[in-house]
Amino acid sequence: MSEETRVFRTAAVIPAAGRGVRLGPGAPKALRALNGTPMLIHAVRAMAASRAVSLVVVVAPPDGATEVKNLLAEHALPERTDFVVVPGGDSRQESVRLGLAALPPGIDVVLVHDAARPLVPVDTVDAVIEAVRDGAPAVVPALPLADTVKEVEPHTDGTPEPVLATPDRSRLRAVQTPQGFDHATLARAHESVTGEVTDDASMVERLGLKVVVVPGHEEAFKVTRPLDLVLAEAVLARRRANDGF
Ligand SMILES: Nc1ccn([C@@H]2O[C@H](COP(=O)(O)OP(=O)(O)OP(=O)(O)O)[C@@H](O)[C@H]2O)c(=O)n1
Ligand SMILES: C[C@](O)(CO)[C@H](O)COP(=O)(O)O
Repeated sequence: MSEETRVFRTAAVIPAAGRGVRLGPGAPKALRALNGTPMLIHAVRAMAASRAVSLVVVVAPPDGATEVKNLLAEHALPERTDFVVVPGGDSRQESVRLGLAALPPGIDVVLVHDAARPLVPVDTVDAVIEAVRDGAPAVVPALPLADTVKEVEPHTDGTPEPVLATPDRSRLRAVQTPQGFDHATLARAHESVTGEVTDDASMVERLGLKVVVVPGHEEAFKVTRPLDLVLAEAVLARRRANDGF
């Protein structure tokens, strides 16, 4: 089959097994409700909204796989998308690895998307997928910074931290998800890269491969602290107002 007619199969892995410590006491973060619907369902819908995504693997809180399966069954989701649920691990990296292990053969493009970023617009998702399909081994959506950044000597005792450097802000980006990958490349990174990372693209960088950046979106912010829940509810209210209901 010629390249231009190649059919890609794209899957999304959604790490949703975190506890949400920074959000405060309560259910695991992915199960907290936004506008009455679990954050995880919003995130699943955000991935399944892309017509390119045929499979979504949800990495559930370790003892929450049954609850997550029930949630997926109870909420309206696209018929054209298949869903798989697997229990997560002790770190985001481990959870993603467990999600990757659940992928069937034949997947070309893998998205890794935080359940904690429930409101990412579909255009952002599709831009990431398109960049991978155009040949990038790894793609991240990102936004320019709105604050000056300082590199400090971290102090764990709460005393003032000496500033070591002030990087040129114009060369920095705040990285979001979904991050997109050539499946074989991401699998190789998870098989061979060790050490702490905070995102999957960093693992591909450690293979010596170039990651590319596409524009992110302010609504793809991560729900991390309580105020983020307020913002997420406000975004949903604005969407309802714009959609006229
Ligand atoms: N062991 C873990 C830890 C995190 N995650 C997921 O990775 C994403 C980003 O992580 P983060 O925002 O840090 O979520 P939590 O780890 O739950 O937050 P906290 O650090 O405040 O506990 C989230 O969707 C979270 O569910 C995961 O699947 N497995
Ligand atoms: C993957 C990520 O969302 C990219 O910005 C971020 O690194 C996750 O960080 P967290 O501390 O695990 O939420």
